[in-house]
Amino acid sequence: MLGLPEDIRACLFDLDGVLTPTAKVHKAAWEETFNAFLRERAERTGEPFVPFDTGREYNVYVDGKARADGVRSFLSSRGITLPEGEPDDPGSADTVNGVGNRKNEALMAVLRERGVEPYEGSVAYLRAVRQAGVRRAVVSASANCAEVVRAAGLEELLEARVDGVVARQEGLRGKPHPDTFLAAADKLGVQPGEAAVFEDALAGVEAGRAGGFGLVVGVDRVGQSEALREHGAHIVVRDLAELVDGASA
Ligand SMILES: O=P(O)(O)OC[C@H]1O[C@@H](O)[C@H](O)[C@@H](O)[C@@H]1O
Repeated sequence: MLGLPEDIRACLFDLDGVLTPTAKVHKAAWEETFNAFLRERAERTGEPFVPFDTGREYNVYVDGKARADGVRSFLSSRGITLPEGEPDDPGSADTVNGVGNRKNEALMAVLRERGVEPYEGSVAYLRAVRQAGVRRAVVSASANCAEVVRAAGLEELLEARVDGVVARQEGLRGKPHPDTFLAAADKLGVQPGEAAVFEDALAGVEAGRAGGFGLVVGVDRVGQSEALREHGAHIVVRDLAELVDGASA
């Protein structure tokens, strides 16, 4: 039923790209921010400008990770190290926090302008899961998770939230570490083996596998089903609607 093994008692959903189409907005904000940073740096140093690759570089270094981890991870892949700076650094500061804050300003501008509509298939799945008496949490790297969940009208369908804000407060390591998923299972009172993880990011399915969860469902919205399997997904679907009838790809 619901594409889940019988002993699954809880579902742990990533947000951006699983419940809401906001993964695209994050990706575009990162592209704008990194390209402005790289272009300015190229002009200053005389090195060639190599734009941020929203395919491989986003999927491998940024997607699913906490904001500062994404900045560090991508820039270090380009041989660039920045000072950490302070959490309230302005977007103009060449620090890890400054670049992250610049990206957040770009993200918020688009979210405020366009609002957030959840994926229909995800809403249908959340309702079906609730109906079946299975517990539900959202587990996101994003510090904007609560706001996006509210804007998408998903609050009443979710019982617990472990996001970028909670991770910082509770000292939890971000994905690909399993800490945030384990904390969510704990909040719902289930063992990892009794919970299913739903993730569209490579770092996210890795976290699901690392935590020993009963099922790791890769959600492929961008044509990376093979990579999701290689990084730990037991099954891959294109939309959660496929699971409402028990089908899986
Ligand atoms: O910057 P935020 O909103 O805290 O989000 C952190 C990360 O959250 C993840 O859900 C996104 O996949 C990443 O692109 C994003 O960087």
